[in-house]
Amino acid sequence: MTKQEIFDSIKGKVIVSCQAVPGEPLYVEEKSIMYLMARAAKRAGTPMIRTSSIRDVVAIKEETGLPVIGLIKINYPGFESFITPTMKEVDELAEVGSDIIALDCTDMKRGDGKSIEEFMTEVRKKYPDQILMADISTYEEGVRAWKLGMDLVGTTMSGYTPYSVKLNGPDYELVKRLAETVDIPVIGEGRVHSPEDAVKMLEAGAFAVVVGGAITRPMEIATRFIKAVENRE
Ligand SMILES: CC(=O)N[C@H](C=O)[C@@H](O)[C@H](O)[C@H](O)COP(=O)(O)O
Repeated sequence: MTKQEIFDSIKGKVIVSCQAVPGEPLYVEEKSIMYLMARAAKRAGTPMIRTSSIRDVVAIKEETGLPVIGLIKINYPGFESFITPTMKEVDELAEVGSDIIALDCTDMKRGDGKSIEEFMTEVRKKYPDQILMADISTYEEGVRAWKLGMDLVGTTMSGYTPYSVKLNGPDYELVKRLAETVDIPVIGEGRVHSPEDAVKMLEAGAFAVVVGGAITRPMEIATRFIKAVENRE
């Protein structure tokens, strides 16, 4: 699919994030099962899946035939960035045909001595035609990613960098400010817990919304119920 076709297909829609990394209840060592989550999301009508790891990008594309936002979560010593932090992960994701590659474009520490500007520039140069999504945590990071040629910007990291605002719900304000400034799609992502939140993200100016845990992390969903009942008057 071309960039325009992908953008047309996701505009005003919910992209479902299907992720399970080691340590999470739905992570199965022998064989990923996240393609089943993606199957459910497809049947529900999502136009696109966001997922982590090579095996899940491959399995989910094969299962659903939908375009995929691929990322690799990895913790390197000396790095605070953990979403597609180096060219190695970008290469691997490109190799398996990730329709969009998501990468950390925050100011968090990088252990390779490169600034995030240098990294973004290198990736853009090596992959001029690859659709790139910048995962950011602040307005300034989003504007910079846009200026450095990223194709989409997502509020994924708001609340997950040491210096960004910590909210219980989505960062509508960040979506709004970015949407008023940049001329690339702003993806509203992070802590979208309900259908109402998803609608509010779009009303704030998001081009599309990514919903993860509220759909595909049963432990997170169960915990919310259990805590609500425990905390009743
Ligand atoms: C911060 C971080 O590592 N975010 C990850 C990025 O891909 C995922 O773990 C999230 O599930 C995704 O961003 C969707 O957000 P939520 O699950 O809150 O709907």
